[in-house]
Amino acid sequence: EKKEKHATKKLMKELAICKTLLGEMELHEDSWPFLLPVNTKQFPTYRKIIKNPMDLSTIKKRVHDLTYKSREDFCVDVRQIFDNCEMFNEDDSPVGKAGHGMRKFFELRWAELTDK
Ligand SMILES: Cc1ncccc1N[C@@H](C)c1ccc2c(c1)OCCO2
Repeated sequence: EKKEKHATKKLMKELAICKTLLGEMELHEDSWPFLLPVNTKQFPTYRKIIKNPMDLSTIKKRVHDLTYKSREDFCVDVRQIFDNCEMFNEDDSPVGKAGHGMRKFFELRWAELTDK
């Protein structure tokens, strides 16, 4: 059991990091394209091009539902948002630029929050 308690405590600490980072990303001025799932009626080709849609509201639900078993699982979904963005949007488009800005912000904070 002792090992189990450690694992749970570690996960709780990691989820706190995820919640902090999620909150900061939601407040970031470049987050507007990523707050909700892309509306596939508005962008009919999206589902054809993007195999794993992801957005901040979906991640928020997964954090709260304890879907993530580590901060790495969280990081995979966050990076999926930005990879999808690069796939679908031109780099010099408003959404493309927002995606690059958000990825930069996330990766810097992620590194800062990683135990040195
Ligand atoms: C991240 C992303 N990738 C591809 C397409 C859309 C989006 N985001 C949506 C919210 C979005 C982004 C920009 C918009 C918009 C909706 O609707 C109106 C015009 O501008």
